[in-house]
Amino acid sequence: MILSPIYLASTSPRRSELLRQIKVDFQVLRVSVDESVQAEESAESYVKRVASMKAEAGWQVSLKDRPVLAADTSVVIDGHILGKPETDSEARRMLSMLSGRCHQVMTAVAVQNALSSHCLLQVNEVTFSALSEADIDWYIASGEGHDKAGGYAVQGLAAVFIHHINGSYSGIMGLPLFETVQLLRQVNSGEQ
Ligand SMILES: Cc1cn([C@H]2C[C@H](O)[C@@H](COP(=O)(O)OP(=O)(O)OP(=O)(O)O)O2)c(=O)[nH]c1=O
Repeated sequence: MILSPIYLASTSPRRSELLRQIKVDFQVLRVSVDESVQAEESAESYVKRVASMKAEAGWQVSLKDRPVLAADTSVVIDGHILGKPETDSEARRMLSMLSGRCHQVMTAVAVQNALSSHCLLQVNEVTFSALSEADIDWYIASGEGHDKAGGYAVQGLAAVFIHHINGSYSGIMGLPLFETVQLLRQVNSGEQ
């Protein structure tokens, strides 16, 4: 399967790694958008809005010669949207919330080109085992969770906490590959 070259408006090493996995030809663009949650905004609307803003910001700084792909991932539990923790104590609070429970990982993927903008939402359910204080201390000391939504990485040490996943591994890591390819094909076919 051959997909046309794209821009990736993301500095997430995970998103680059996932695109390389499926041999998409891409060039990274650096964008920065305001990721604050708006009042009364649902988690679904939030991730879709932020992913679309990243794709739009990427389009503005691109040469406008290929589609721009962007994504946003949040962990959602009891209606709370958990982004990337800024401190160890915030990461600790997040892990305590996730301990022994099922939460959602929502990833929105957006594509912007000259003709259109598309966005899709992919939702995963992740069940954590019960974490002891010692488990949390060990994980925080690893530093792995600091730049990850919800303060953990499925692809890293946190795998030992994950009892069950309903969804896709790549979606939890920040870019659901199956859905991303569907979206890119849709955009490619619209261009023909
Ligand atoms: C839940 C989870 C998230 N993550 C990562 C994916 C994303 O990089 C990050 C969520 O933050 P995002 O704000 O979605 O992305 P980002 O700031 O890292 O990168 P950019 O905005 O430039 O695209 O959390 C994992 O790597 N593993 C996981 O298990």
